[in-house]
Amino acid sequence: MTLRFTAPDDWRPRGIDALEPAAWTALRHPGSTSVVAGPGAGKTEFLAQKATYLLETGLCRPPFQILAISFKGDAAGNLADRVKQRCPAEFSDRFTSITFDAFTKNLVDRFHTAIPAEWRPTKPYEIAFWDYKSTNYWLTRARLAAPEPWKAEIEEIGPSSFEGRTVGARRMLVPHPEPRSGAEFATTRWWSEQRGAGDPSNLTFVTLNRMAELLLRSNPQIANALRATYPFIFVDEFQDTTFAQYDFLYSVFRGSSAVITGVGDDKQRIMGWAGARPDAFARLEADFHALRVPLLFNFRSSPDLVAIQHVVARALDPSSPQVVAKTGKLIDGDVAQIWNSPTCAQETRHLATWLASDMTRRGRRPRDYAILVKQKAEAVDTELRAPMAASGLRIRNESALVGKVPLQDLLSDSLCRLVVAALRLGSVQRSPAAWQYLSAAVSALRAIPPGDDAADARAEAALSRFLAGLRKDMTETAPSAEAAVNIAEAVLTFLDPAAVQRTYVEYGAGSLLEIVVEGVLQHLMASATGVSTWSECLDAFEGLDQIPLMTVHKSKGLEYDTIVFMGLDDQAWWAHKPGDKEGLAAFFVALSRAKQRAIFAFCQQRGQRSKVAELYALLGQAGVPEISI
Ligand SMILES: Nc1ncnc2c1ncn2[C@@H]1O[C@H](COP(=O)(O)OP(=O)(O)OP(=O)(O)O)[C@@H](O)[C@H]1O
Repeated sequence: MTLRFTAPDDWRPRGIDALEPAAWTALRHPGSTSVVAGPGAGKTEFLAQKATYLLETGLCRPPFQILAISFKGDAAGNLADRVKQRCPAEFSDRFTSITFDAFTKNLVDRFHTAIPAEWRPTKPYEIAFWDYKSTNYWLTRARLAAPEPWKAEIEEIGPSSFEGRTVGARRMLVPHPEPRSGAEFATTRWWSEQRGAGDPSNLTFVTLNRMAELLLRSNPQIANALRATYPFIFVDEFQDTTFAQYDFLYSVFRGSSAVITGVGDDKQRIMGWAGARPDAFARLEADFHALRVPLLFNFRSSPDLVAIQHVVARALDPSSPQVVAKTGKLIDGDVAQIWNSPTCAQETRHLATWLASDMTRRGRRPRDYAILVKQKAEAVDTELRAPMAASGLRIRNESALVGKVPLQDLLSDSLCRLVVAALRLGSVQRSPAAWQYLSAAVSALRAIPPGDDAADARAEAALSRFLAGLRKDMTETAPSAEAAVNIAEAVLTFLDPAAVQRTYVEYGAGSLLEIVVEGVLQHLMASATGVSTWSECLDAFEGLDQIPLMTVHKSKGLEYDTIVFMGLDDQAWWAHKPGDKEGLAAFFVALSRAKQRAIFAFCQQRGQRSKVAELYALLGQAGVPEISI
C-alpha cells in the first residue's frame, strides 16, 4: 500500500481544536526536546499529537518506528489508544507504546542467550516483588555477611530506596569486579542471589533493567538494530526516570542520531524513593542537547482550582509560571474545602451521604469521583465499605493486588481488555466499540497483512462464529465462579496465548502473560459471585458503578471531576517532614487530579496536623475554607 504523507506545514492537530504556541515549537523541533509543564497541560496529548505528526508527515517513515515509554501500563495503553484514534492504522501500527519495565524485560527474554553467561538468568525465570519488610530483612542478612568495615554503611541503606537508588545506580559488569564498598557488596549479592540462589532465577524489574543495559552494551549489533528501528523515542513522566532507566537510555542512544522527547513535571516528582533521578531533565538537556520547552495551558481544571494549584506550585518551585486555565467552572460554591470532623464514624458517614447526594444532584457517575489516600488504601477501604453501602454506593480499592498484579494495571492490560471486550460481546447483542476493538486485535493476532481484505473477512467470520457460540453459552449459564473460569478460558483459547505473546510486545517470552491470565481469572471469579447477569458481572469486573479508591501514587496521570483526599494528618503522613519536597509534590499530585472540586478530609480521631501544618497553611493561603462536619 502506498502511504500518502502530509506536508509538515499543512499538518493540523487531530481530535483537538488547537495546540498552544509552545506545543507547536516542541512538536516541530527536529532534535531532542524536554517538555516541562504542569498538571493538565496536555503532556500525554502532546505526545499523541507529535506521534501523529511524525507518522503522517513521513518524518518517521516506514520501516522506522516510534518507541513511546511510559511508567505504568495504563499510561502506555492510554497513549496507544490516543494515537490509534488520531491517525489511521497504516500509520499508527508503527507506534509502539510500552512501559519501561515491559520493554527491558522483553529484550532480556528475546535475546536471552546473548546476555553474558556471568549474569544470564535461567529461562524461564520468575518475577520477584520485594516489600519493605522482606527487603529490610534481606539487608540485615547482607550486613551480617559483609566484611566488618562495610557493615555500618549497609546499615545506613533504607529498604525503600535500596533497589531504586543503590542497585539501580550501578551497572552489571563483566567480569564483575570485587566490591569496594558496602553498597557494591550489597548490590552484587542482591543480583547474584536473584540470578542464582534458586532455580528458576527470581528477578526484580530493576534487575531486568540492568540486565537489558548489559545485554545491549555487550552486543553492539543488537543495540544498533534497536537504534535503527526507533529513531524517535518518547518518554512520558520524564521526572520519574530512575537511575537505571536513564542509564539504559544513555547507554543505548547517547551519541546516536536518536531524537528523544521527554515530557513531565518536576513538581510531580514523587518517585524519588523508588530511584527517580532528581536531575532527569537537566541530564536530557546536557546529554542529548534537548531543547527545553515549557507549556503554559491547563486543559483539566477550572480557573479557581488552577489558582489554588498555583499557590502549591510556587511552594514547590518559586519560578513556576502562571498557567492559563482553559476549562470553565461547572459547579456552584467552593471548588475546594477542608472537612474537619471529630470522629472517623462521623467523617465516613458524612462522606458517603454527601457523595450520594452530589451524584444525584449533578447527575454524575461513581467514576467521576475518586478517593485518594497517602497510603494504606486497604484500611480506608474497610472503613468506608459499610457507610458507603448504607448510602447505596460501592467503593473499590484500585491499588489492591489481584494475584501478582495491581487491579488498576490489570484493567489496563491489553489481554485483559480483549477478554472483557469478548465477554461484553458475549453478554449483549451489540457493542460496536467492543467489536471494533476486538476485530482489529484479532486481525493483528492472526498476523493479517494490511490490505489483505479476504483474510480479514475470514478472520471476522471466525470471530462472529466464536461470539455466537459464546453468547449461547453465556445465555444458558448463570454467572458463577466456575462458569466464569470456563468462559474466560474459551476466550483465551480463541485468542491464542502464543499469538498474544507474539503480537503484544509487552509479554515478550516471559511470565507476564501468565500473571495477567491468573489475575483475569481470579478477578472474574470474584466478579461473577453474587450477581445475576453477565452484564452485572462485567460491570463489577470493570468497576463501572464503583467509586475508585487509590493511593496518590496510583492516581498519577488520571483525572476526576471530584477528588476527596482522606487522611491529611500526621498519622497518614508519618514520614513527612516540614519542607520535604516529595511530600509536597504528592499533595500537589492529589490536588491537581481534580477537574472541578477537591476536598481534603481531616478527622481529629485519626491524628494531629503538626507535621502537615504547612499543607494546611498553603490551603489557607489559597483561600480554601475549613468546614466543621
Ligand atoms: N490541546 C488540547 N485541547 C483540548 N483538550 C486537551 C488538549 N490537550 C489535553 N487536553 C485534555 O486535557 C486533559 C489533561 O491532559 P493530559 O492528561 O494529557 O495532561 P497531562 O499534562 O499529562 O497532566 P498530568 O501531568 O496532570 O497527568 C485531558 O482530559 C486531555 O484530553
